[in-house]
Amino acid sequence: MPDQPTPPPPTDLASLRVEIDRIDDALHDLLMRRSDLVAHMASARLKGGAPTFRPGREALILRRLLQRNRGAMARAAIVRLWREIIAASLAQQGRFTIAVPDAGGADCVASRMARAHFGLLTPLKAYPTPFRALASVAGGETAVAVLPAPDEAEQPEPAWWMRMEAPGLRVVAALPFLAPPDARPQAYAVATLVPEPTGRDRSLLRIEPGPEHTRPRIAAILEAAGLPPRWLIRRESPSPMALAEVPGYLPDDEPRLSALPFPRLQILGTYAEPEPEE
Ligand SMILES: O=C(O)C(=O)C[C@]1(C(=O)O)C=C[C@@H](O)C=C1
Repeated sequence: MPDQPTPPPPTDLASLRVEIDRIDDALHDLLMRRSDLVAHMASARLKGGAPTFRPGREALILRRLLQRNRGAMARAAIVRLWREIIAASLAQQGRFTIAVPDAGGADCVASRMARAHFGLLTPLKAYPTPFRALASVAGGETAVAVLPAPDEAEQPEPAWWMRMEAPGLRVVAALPFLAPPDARPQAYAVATLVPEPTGRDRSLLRIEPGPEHTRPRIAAILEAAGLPPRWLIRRESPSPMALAEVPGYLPDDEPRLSALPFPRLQILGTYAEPEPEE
């Protein structure tokens, strides 16, 4: 549909406010219609038992809106508004609680990221460790765990990504969704669902390296397989393990992975690439 020419705004304050009230009513009408459709989706079981949370679909909605965004409203404000709209729609479809680790320090980032992504009203449940947060998702007590992004600093205890073993658990989103192009995610969302491709995705690979697989060697092997890592970390304790973020959507049976020479390799998850802030 061609863009309608926008009528010139009224010049006096009172008329401007009347116009804003009219627009708010129209927005509200549309929001009510949107939530009716979501209710229909839930009650008619149009999803056939599929999970309610569809992070790939959410990313596509936000990308489309950012793409068409004109005018003075900041991209961050658009994302903020729709994150709340989507959170309301998730809440409408059933219990939706987010597990976060509550040990202070870097874990606070996880709570902040969870709030920003899943909205102010979505219940967060704090667990003493990232492992307990993951266990709550695996056990169905919570829908998603939001965990701080891995770093290379050696801690005595293993990192959550080193012990993400429960079947079905996958990293399904990188947070925040709006970020500078070369920034590393600050947190990851983990759920028990198979992510859908969005056209621009990234994946997390967990690698158990052999003694000859130094960090540069792992990077070179991945690059030669067409999976150049955006970043790669390696930890030695309690046993050597590396984690790489690579471009693209990787299904469980990705053929490029079968030829790689590592003793063990696992796709921890695959998720939509974040969008630039500007
Ligand atoms: O499309 C769906 O499956 C929905 O449930 C709707 C909706 C939305 O509000 O747009 C809500 C939650 C999902 O994560 C994705 C999208």
